[in-house]
Amino acid sequence: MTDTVTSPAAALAPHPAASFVVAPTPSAPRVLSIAGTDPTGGAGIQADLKTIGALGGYGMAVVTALVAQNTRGVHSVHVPDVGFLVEQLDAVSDDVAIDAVKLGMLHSTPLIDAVSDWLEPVRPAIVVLDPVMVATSGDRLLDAAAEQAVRELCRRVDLVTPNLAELAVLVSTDRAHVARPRTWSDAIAQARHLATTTGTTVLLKGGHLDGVDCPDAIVTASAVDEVPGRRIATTNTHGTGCSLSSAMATLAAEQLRQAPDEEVDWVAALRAAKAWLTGALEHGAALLVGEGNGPLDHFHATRAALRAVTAHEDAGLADAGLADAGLADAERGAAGLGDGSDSPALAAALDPDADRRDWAARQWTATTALRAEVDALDFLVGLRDGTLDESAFRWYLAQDALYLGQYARVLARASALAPTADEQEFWARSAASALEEEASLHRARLGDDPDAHPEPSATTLAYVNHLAAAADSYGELVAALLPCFWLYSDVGIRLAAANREGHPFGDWLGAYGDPAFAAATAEAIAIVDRAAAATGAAERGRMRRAFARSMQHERDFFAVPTTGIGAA
Ligand SMILES: Nc1ncnc2c1ncn2[C@@H]1O[C@H](COP(=O)(O)OP(=O)(O)OP(=O)(O)O)[C@@H](O)[C@H]1O
Ligand SMILES: Cc1ncc(CO)c(N)n1
Repeated sequence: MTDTVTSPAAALAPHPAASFVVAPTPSAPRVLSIAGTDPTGGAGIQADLKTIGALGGYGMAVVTALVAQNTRGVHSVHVPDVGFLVEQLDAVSDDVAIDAVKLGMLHSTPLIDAVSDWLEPVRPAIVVLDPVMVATSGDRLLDAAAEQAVRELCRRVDLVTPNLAELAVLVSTDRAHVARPRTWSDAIAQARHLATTTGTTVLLKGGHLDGVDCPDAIVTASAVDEVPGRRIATTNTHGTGCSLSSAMATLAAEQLRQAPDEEVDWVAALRAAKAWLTGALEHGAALLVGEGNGPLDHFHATRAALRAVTAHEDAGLADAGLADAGLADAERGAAGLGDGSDSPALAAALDPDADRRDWAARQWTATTALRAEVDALDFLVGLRDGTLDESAFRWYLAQDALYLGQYARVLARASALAPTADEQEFWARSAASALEEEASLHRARLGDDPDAHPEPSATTLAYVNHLAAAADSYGELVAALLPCFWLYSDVGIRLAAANREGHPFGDWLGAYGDPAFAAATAEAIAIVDRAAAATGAAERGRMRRAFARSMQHERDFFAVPTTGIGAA
């Protein structure tokens, strides 16, 4: 439906006069990928369409080149006549409003020229250029003679996303060859040069650096905003560049869909893209696709949510307590079985013990989407990069102190219910540590400030009430307690990695990554696994719900200091 809005001048006119038409807002950003193909689905257009869909966009695709490739390498490339490329481009733009374009493999100068000529009149609001030159396998995807044409194209796009090798080519000239940057600071200097000479924003990618970190940065002529990331130990990296660039196009178009008059916030888009990409890298290997550098799992979060819904709807699992629990869709999404099969009912029939094994790890996987949300919260981003408002941090600390006091009581209750002396001792030690932590870190930072000792917020109360409500059953209680250990350890890895000399929250970040806390988390996971294996399907259902709900409370707890929602 189209809304017709009559202009004020027309309303005053004596006769029905001209009216103008306001285009309705689409339900999803319409994103076009112009790129080459990968029949194994990990890179190129196939990766772009999956990415756009996974991040909520409507994907479209114009093929520049057909590439016979797989996870091991490129066999051959077939490039249709450039006239046919133009026909494809026109077919889309003649009919469809395009919110964003992602440019990938452009192969050679005539294709680059055709795409540039087409972009000129169409003027999509967002154009992202992934200057694809070489595949992950090392095979060339761009004519050496076309490098100058790509350099010129950089000036006409909104964002360019080179890896380190591509960056060096882009800042080289026909006369002066620049070597691939070897360090992150050299890479930033080259990216700055590229941004300054082209006037375009550069997304600098650290995927090809060595080390445990995997940072990226948004670089303009005047600013460098680094987005830290952790390196995933995986060989499933085929198509990461394609996926990241189409993620950026989709997320930027979504920003404009929601706020058409605002500028695109590339740093926010990169944070969200990286949180998603990290999950996709973590889950790629489990797809078992190919023998070389396998693909990412673009739909890792969707799949976990789907499994949860399938499990919920399956009558055979109704006694797991999910069916009549009245869970909202999102909660069900976070509470999935995630057992590695397409049908949990089938898996249960083939292997009745399947739900007993690796129980905690499967709950962790099922909450992937929720955890990606946590990583991208303003509070955690601000804590990592040091921009968090000091008063929001103090508010958080005061609530955390209140939380820890109550949490310690619930840990003591787990100790009272524990079936073995070892577990009894573990929970008692954890209760004591929670109280020590409340005393030392919090009091040291909050001091005697009377404002620092407020009433518990609605969010804090909701979390501790949820824990207390689980206190009748050991399994349910330990499942509810686990996210506080595990999420803190996991988030803590990235917080500790962001620490640097002079960081405003340095003392706080330094407390993370404590090996003793990591060991306690591992012990809590083992205890929860034993409790799940020892009990029946009905209690495992309640444990699943208790774990997923605690994870949601964790998210809400980190969200309140900056959103203020649930702060009362
Ligand atoms: N092992 C890894 N762990 C985490 N993030 C990674 C890893 N490898 C790459 N990335 C991220 O993936 C994105 C793509 O970066 P990369 O530098 O690998 O691009 P690329 O070389 O163009 O990719 P491609 O492998 O598709 O050619 C960046 O956000 C980078 O930080
Ligand atoms: C079609 C295509 N584009 C980009 C890459 C880079 O990964 C690839 N391997 N294939």
